[in-house]
Amino acid sequence: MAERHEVPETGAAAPVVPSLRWADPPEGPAVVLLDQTRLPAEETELVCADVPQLVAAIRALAVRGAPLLGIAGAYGVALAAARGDDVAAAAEALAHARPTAVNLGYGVRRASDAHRAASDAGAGPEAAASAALAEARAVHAEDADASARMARHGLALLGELRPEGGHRILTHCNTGALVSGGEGTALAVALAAHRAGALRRLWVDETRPLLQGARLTAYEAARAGMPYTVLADGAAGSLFAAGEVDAVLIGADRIAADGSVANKVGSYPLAVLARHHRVPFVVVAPLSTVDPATAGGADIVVEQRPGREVTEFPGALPVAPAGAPAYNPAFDVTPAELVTAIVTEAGVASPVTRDGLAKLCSTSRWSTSRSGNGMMAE
Ligand SMILES: CSC[C@H]1O[C@H](OP(=O)(O)O)[C@H](O)[C@@H]1O
Repeated sequence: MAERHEVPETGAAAPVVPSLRWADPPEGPAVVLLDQTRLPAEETELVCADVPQLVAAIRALAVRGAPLLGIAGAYGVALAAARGDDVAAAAEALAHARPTAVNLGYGVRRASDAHRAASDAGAGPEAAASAALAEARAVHAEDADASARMARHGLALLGELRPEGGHRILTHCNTGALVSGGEGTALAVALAAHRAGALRRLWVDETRPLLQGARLTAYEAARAGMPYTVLADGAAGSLFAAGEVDAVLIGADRIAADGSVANKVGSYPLAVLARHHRVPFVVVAPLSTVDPATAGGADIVVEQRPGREVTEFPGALPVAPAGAPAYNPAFDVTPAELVTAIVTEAGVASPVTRDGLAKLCSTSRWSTSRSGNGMMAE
């Protein structure tokens, strides 16, 4: 396993270190991650000096979140090329490290295509490796730009709701700077509302079983000075019933052509609650999360994770009898008819229709994919 570097706490508003960075020689080549399994207690870097170490980090959610998985996948291909490893084998291992977030395949494909194009054009191994790294950096930069655009589009959408005293936003899982080249997706919109003085409360679902909300969204909200409150996932219903939620903002891992949205497990129940209580349910995701080659929600592969994530807390007493069978889907799928709007860097689709999504995707220089693993160059 890669060595860990302790990073001193500075108390800064943002994480001390970026969620992911490329390390050049003499330190590298390596993909260096802010290990999200250690947050919020420790801000430690995880140095992935080869692709097997990066694949293990992806599977363990040391690096996570759809947009960041795309960035990690791209840098992983660049790492294999820089090491002189088998790039095709590395790309295959990376693309299949987690099945639901389409961004992972998208990022791997971007860097792989750049490497192949350079090689086909007669470039030697070093030049082809440089081409893959340049494409990974482009994927990284494009995600940062997409994050800023989504924040603007999302804030404008919230502005149309105009609740007295500011927005009370409920969010699920973690969708901030920790999962992005920029400030995130849904949480970037909430942060923009906060900066505009229009955020009254951020309700943070703890998000069992891995607690991305309580551990990571609370960590980011606290550092940004946002008015936030953590809650048990099961408490969300009573907030809706009390009229304490003005909008739900969540991210996505894969959006099918029909507008079905795969996102962290627990998202679908929030969509049902939102519909029952007539609260807008808004998905915020970059176009790299839209997969026109996946026809509908039933076609989305939902990652099933080990049951021990439900029955055990690392370092604590088990929360269930030894050997208790557990059901642990990492995601669920919300049908388009329960989604009020999808906010992307290219604009907002509302209502969510196949044609509306296709129109947003047509604004991207990446057209539909060939095999459901993300959007492709034309
Ligand atoms: C904007 S991140 C998208 C998405 O990724 C998270 O899943 P995980 O923590 O398992 O990587 C969650 O579903 C977020 O909404």
